[in-house]
Amino acid sequence: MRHAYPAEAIRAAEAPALAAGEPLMERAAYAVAAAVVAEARRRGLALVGARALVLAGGGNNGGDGLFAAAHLARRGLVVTAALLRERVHPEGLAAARRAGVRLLPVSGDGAQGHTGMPAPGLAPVLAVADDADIWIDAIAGIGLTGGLRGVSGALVAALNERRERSILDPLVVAIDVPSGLESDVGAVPGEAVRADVTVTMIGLKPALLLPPAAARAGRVELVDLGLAEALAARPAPVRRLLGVDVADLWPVPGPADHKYTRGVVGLLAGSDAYPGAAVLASSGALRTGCGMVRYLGPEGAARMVLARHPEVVTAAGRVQAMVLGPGIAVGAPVPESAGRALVDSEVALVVDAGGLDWLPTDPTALAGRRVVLTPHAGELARLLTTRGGDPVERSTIEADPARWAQRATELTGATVLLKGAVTVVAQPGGTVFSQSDGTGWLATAGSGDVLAGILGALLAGSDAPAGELAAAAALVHGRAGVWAARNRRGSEGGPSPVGDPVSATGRGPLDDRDPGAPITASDIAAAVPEVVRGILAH
Ligand SMILES: NC(=O)C1=CN([C@@H]2O[C@H](COP(=O)(O)OP(=O)(O)OC[C@H]3O[C@@H](n4cnc5c(N)ncnc54)[C@H](OP(=O)(O)O)[C@@H]3O)[C@@H](O)[C@H]2O)[C@@H](O)CC1
Ligand SMILES: Nc1ncnc2c1ncn2[C@@H]1O[C@H](COP(=O)(O)OP(=O)(O)O)[C@@H](O)[C@H]1O
Ligand SMILES: [K+]
Repeated sequence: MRHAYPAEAIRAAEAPALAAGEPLMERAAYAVAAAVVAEARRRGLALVGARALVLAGGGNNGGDGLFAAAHLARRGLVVTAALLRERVHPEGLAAARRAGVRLLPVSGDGAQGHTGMPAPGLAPVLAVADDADIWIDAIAGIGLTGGLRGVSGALVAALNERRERSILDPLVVAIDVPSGLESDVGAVPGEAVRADVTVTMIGLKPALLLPPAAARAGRVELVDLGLAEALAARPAPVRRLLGVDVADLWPVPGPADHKYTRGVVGLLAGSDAYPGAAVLASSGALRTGCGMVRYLGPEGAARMVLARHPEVVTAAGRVQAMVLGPGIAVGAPVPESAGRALVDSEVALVVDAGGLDWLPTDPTALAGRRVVLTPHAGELARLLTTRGGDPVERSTIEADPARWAQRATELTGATVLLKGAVTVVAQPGGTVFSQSDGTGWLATAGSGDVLAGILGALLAGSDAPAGELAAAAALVHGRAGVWAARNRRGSEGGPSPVGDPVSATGRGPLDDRDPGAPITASDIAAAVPEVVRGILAH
C-alpha cells in the first residue's frame, strides 16, 4: 500500500531528527542529484557539460535545490541557480557558490507581466532555461500556501508556456512536490510546474496521489531520509492499493466453501433501453468469481444475459450483495427487489447510474452498512446538486474529485467510488483511496457496468471494508483494461489468453511505443481472470 501524509505529519516526523542534528537536507539534496543523474543517463544525455537550471525559492525546498546544484556542478554539469528570493537558504547558497554554480538573482520587477508576455525581469532566466537540458524545480515544497505568487508564478507560467509550444523539451525534476501544488490536496490552485520526475522526501504527499495534481508530478521517487518508521506511526489520509494488497483481501475459495459461502450477487441492472448493461455487469461479477449471480431485471434483458451466461440464475432468492442501477435510466421507479435490498442491512450494495436516485434521503439510514456508490463526475454532479442544494458542475468536480467524493459521503452516508482516469474512493470519516491503474482505452461504453459487477462480486464474497474492496475493484478493472489493450488479438471472442507472464499480471503502463489496442467493455470483463491470477500468484 502507498500512504500519503499531510505536511503537518511530515514536519512532525522530521522535527526530532532535525533537533538531533541529522543532516536531512544533505541527504535530500544527494538523492535529488542522484535521481537527476540516473534520469539523464536513461535519456542518453552526456552528463559532463550538460546544462542544468535550478529554480531556487526562499525556503528549505530552495535549500535542497542549492545543495543539489552543488553536487551536480561537481559531477561536471554546467549549473545555474536562479535565486527567486532576495534571501535564499544561506548554507545552500554557500555550497552552490563553492562548487562553481552560476548564481542568477531574478528580479521581481514587473514579474506579473501580462498574459502571453514574459515579464521583463525574467528575460535572463528564460534565456538560461531555453538553453538548459535539465530544469530542477526547488521553488517551494510543503511550505507553499495558495497559488504561486509574484516572480515564481510568472516564471512558471512562462516556462510552462514554452514547453506547451514544444519549443523546449528539457528533463524537469521537481523536489518534494512540483511547485504550485498545495501538498495536502488534489486541487491545483494555479500555475504549477509539470515535472517528469518528482523526488519526494520522507513520505508521499496527497497531491502526488490525487487527481488532478498528481498528473503534474510525473514519476514519483520516494526518499524516506531514514524517517519511514517515524512517519508510519501517523495516520495516512490518502492511500493507494497495490497488487499485493488486493491479493491479501481477495476471497480465494477453500475446500470448505460452496457456492453460497462464496457469495451470491443480485443484479438489478439493464432496461429495455440499455439491456447490454445487464450482460456486462453479469460478466464483471462472474469473471471476478462469486458463488452465483442472480439477475433480477426485466425479461428482455434477462434473455440476453442467459444467452451470454447460462450460469446466471433468474429466480429470486437471498443475496449477499446487490448491484442496483447500471443501465437503468434516471427517474426510473424503484423496483420492489431494490426497495427490499435498500432496507435490508444484511445486504451490501453497489449503487450506480439510475439507482443513485433510489437512495434514502436520510444519510443515517445507511449507517454501518457496506454501500458503495459508483458515479462518474457527471452523475456525481447531479447527485450533489440534488442533495446538497447548490448546483455543482461536472468541471467543478473534476477540479477536485477527492473533495467532492468526500462531500457525497457526508450527504449520503455511503462510500463513494468516483470514476475517472484516476478513480478516488471516499468513505464516511475515513481514508481516501486513489487508484491509477487503468488506461484511456477504458473510457468506452459499458466499462462502468463491468466495474459495478466486479465490485458486487467482491462485496458478496468478502467481509472486508467497503472502501478497500471498492479500491480493489478499481485496481482490477484498470489492470484488466491494460491487459486487454495489450493482448487484444482482434478476434470477437475477447482477448486471447496468449500473453507473456509479465503482462498477464496487468502490471506496467502502456507507453508511447506500445499504446495498446482499442478494447470493448466485454474485453475488460474477459481479462479479469488473467489479472486476478497474476495478482494472486505474485
Ligand atoms: N527542514 C529540513 O531540513 C528539510 C526540509 N526539506 C525540504 O523543505 C521543504 C519545506 O521547507 P519550508 O518549510 O522552508 O517551505 P518551502 O516548501 O521551501 O516553501 C517556502 C518558500 O515558498 C515560498 N512560497 C510559499 N507560498 C508561496 C506562493 N504561494 N507563491 C510563491 N512562493 C511561495 C515562500 O516564500 P515567502 O512566502 O517566504 O515569500 C518560501 O520561499 C520541503 O518541501 C522539502 O523540500 C526536506 O528536504 C527535508 C529536510
Ligand atoms: N482516461 C481514462 N483512463 C483510465 N480509466 C478511465 C478513463 N476514462 C474512464 N475510465 C474508466 O472507465 C470507466 C467508465 O465508466 P462509466 O463512465 O460509468 O462508463 P459507462 O457508463 O459507459 O459504463 C470507469 O471505470 C473509469 O474509471
Ligand atoms: K518544488
